[in-house]
Amino acid sequence: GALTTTFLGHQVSNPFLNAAGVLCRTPEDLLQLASSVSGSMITKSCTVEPREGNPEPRYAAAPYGSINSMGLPNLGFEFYKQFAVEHRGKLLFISVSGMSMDENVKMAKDLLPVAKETGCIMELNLSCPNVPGKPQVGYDFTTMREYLQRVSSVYDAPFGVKLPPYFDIAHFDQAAAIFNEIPQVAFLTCVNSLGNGLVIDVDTETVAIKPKDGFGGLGGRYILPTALANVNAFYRRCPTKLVVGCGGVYSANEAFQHILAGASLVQVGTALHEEGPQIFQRVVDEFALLMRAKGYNTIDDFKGKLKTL
Ligand SMILES: O=C(O)c1[nH]c(=O)[nH]c(=O)c1Cl
Repeated sequence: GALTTTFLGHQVSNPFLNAAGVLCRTPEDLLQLASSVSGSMITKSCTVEPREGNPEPRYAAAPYGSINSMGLPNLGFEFYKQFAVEHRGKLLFISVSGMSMDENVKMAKDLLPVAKETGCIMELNLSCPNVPGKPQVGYDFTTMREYLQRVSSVYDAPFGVKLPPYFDIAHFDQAAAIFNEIPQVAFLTCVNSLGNGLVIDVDTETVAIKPKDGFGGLGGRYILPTALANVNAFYRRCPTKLVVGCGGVYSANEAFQHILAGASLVQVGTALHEEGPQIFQRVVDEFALLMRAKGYNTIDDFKGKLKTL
C-alpha cells in the first residue's frame, strides 16, 4: 500500500509504532501491539534484573499531554530477549536501558545473536530521565561517546539510540559529531520525554505524580515542536543515518510533520496510552487520505522535503 516503507532492509506496512515504554512491558501489552495495525513495535526499555519501578501514581494525563516518572519498571532483559526469539511477524525493536555502561554492554553482547537470527533491532536508550541518581547519559557527551564506542565494539550490527531532546544548536552539533563517528549507529530516535517537568492541579494545589516531588518526563502536545526540531536537526547533520520521530503524534497531521522533518518511522506514546492500540488503524486511515489529497504515492515522495523560507 501507499504507506509501505522499508527500514534497515525490513519492509513495514506503515511507518507507525509505539514509543518504547507505552503498551509494551508485559506479555499482554506486547500481544496487543503485535495484533494491532502498527507497522512495527518496540519493547519496554529493559535492565538486566527485573524492576518494580517508582511508586504510583507515576503516570498522569495532563491538559496538553502526559507526565511520567515510571522508574524503568520492566520484566528484565531475559524476558524481552526471549520474546524476540519467539516473536513472528512485524518488525521488532528491543529497547535497552541498562543502569550502567557495563550493563548496557552485557545486554548488547547477549542480544547480538538474537538480532542476527531474528532481525530484531536494538534501540539503546540513553535518555531515561526518571531513575533517581541516574543522570541522563544523553546530556553527558563524554559518557555518551564512551557508551557508544563500548557498545559498538561488542555489537557489530546496526542499532539505534533513543535521545533526549536538545535545545541548543551547539548540542545538536556535538551530539551529531559523536554519532557520525560510529558506523553501527544506524538510526537516532528523537525524542524521549522532556525531562523533569512539573504538572500542577490548581483545585487540589497538588502535583500529578508521586515520585520525585511530582517531577517527570513530559510527552504529548507539549513536545511536538521540540521533537520536530530534534528530528530535523539530526536529519540534516547525520546524512548516513536514519531518524525515527517520537513526540506529540496524535494523528496523521503530526506524523506527516515528523516525516517532512526527516523521520523514517514515527513512534506514538502519549496518544497511544490515552486512546489504545486502535489509534494505529485511525492514523493509518488518516495518513492514506492525507497522502492522496496531496498527490503523494510513497513516503519517500515527501520524507525530509520540509521547505524553508
Ligand atoms: O520512567 C521510565 O521508565 C521512562 N520514562 C520516560 O519518559 N522515558 C524513558 O526512557 C523511561 Cl525508561
